[in-house]
Amino acid sequence: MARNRFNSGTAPEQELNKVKINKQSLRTASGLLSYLKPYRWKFILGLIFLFLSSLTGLVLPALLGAMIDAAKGEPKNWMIPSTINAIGIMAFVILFFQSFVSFFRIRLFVEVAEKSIADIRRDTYFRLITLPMNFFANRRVGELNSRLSSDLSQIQDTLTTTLAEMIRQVILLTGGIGLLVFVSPKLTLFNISILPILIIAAVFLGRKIRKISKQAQDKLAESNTVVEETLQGISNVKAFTNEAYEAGRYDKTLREVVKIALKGATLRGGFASFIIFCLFGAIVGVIWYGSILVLRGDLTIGDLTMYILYSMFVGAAMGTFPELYANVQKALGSSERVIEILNEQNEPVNIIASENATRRFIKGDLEFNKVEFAYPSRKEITVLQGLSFKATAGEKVAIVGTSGAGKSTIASLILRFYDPQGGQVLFDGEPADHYALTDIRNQVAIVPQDVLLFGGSIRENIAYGKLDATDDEIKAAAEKANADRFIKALPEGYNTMVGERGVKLSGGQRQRIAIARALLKDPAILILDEATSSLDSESERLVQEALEVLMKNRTSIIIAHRLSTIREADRIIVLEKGNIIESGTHDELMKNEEGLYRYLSQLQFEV
Ligand SMILES: Nc1ncnc2c1ncn2[C@@H]1O[C@H](COP(=O)(O)OP(=O)(O)OP(=O)(O)O)[C@@H](O)[C@H]1O
Repeated sequence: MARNRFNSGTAPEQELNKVKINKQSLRTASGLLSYLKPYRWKFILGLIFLFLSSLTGLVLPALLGAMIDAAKGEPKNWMIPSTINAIGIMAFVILFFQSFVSFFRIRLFVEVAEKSIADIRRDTYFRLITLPMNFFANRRVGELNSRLSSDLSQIQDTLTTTLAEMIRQVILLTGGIGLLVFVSPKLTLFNISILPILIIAAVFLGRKIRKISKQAQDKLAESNTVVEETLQGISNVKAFTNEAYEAGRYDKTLREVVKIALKGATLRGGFASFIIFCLFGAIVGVIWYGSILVLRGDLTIGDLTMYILYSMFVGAAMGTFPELYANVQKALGSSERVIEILNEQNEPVNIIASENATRRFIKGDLEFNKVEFAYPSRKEITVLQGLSFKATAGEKVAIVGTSGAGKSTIASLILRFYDPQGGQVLFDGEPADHYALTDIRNQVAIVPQDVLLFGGSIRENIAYGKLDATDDEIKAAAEKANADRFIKALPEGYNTMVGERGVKLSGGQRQRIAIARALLKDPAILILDEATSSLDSESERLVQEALEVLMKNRTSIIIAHRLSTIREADRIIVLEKGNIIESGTHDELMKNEEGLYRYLSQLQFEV
């Protein structure tokens, strides 16, 4: 492992922030200890085994020393047998015992860590997906994903290995030093005198090496960004015949990576040879001085052997501490980030599906009453400024307006992704907060602009609207959504896999699947966020037909981009900068010659 560290200048190790080990960070991390509780007996048993295996490790050098002295006919003390064979048998018994307890120690620690980490993962994931939308506004998906993967893996590593290793090394170190003093105080003093030089060199050079490693990693990340950008925009690169330019850009960063890595290698090389010199120097020194002590009759050969073995234990324990310490720091940092999610206030959605069933039914009246709203992440911009409108059950209300007017924001408020700062959203005349959040979301469906299909079969994707739907229900919904025909024509029909790794469906096909999904959900209120990119006329006809079926007998709020599709709406609301500037039927609005609706209609008509 040490070799790996010395030579791997630019190993793209996962960057996890470390934090200082102090009372505060330990207290934060201890929040996760409650996850160990269900497995505490196994954990304690593991600790006992760990303790036993470390202690038995310390006995072996004493036995080996005694064996050498026994060969010279110098028995040790009453605890150790005096014949070589008896000592040998005792050593094997102890070795066997150590292997036995080590096996159970590893097995128990891994079991406890795996199970408790799975519990933490489960809780963190559920907490994450039930956090309010605002939480996601300020964070990147990659960052959240890494909390579930790298951060939790780091904690897992600490629980399975680092913690055990730390306890083991502390026992070996303290026990080893105690025994060194016991065997020969003079040699121990001699040994300790070289420690300060080693520590100063290690701290000084170690810091410098870490700084350079960090620089090398950053540079490497920079060069990876070039690759990522180039591949993502590959069509642009090709269209501009800029392949040579991009290759040059990559080459430049690579050269810098190598330059920094070589600088690091010089330091590492120097550091490694210095440490090797000190290490072997110490061994030579100890044997040299030890031999003098043996010659003087101050030490037996067995004791010298014992001493050398114990000093190896102590040296190895010291060597592992920096890495163990860094691992604990990383684990504390990871715990902080995980606990941050676990402590966030989530939405009142239950992890048991049946608890989320609808309790209060909504008929379908929807009203916005002087709604004022600004996104919590951008408080300075009031998106809706005292907006009021009504849709009685079964009505079709279309919302039109320029880009950024606040149309999608209205949809988000209906779904209670956010709560308004002023005014009220009412369902059947009752304020939204009188209903359980799940009651509202269970009875409102949205067909979004860009339909996202999950990795799974078409059947599963449609059933997302009603998880317990039967095959017949799914098929009936697909038929009504004009989707049955194209699904059947696919090689595996309803079992065809879609999503990122599956078959690619066209925009119109995906929309019809979303419509089938919404049909299955059978909501009281429907939000249609019309696709901005226009479909070809046949696909548009199929989608439009399906939408007509879907809208029947329910309140529909249509966020319209193509005005041709909303002529039949009961009311059209024209929105500008969060205010309603016009409202009425298509015919009424067309009469207003100065109106925005008429202007927009004419624009689209002319295109
Ligand atoms: N999550 C968000 N956080 C902060 N501001 C937002 C957020 N979503 C939208 N906005 C801002 O709110 C305003 C209204 O946006 P909204 O998406 O509701 O407009 P829209 O009418 O639906 O536009 P478009 O037709 O382009 O989709 C815009 O100024 C937008 O920048």
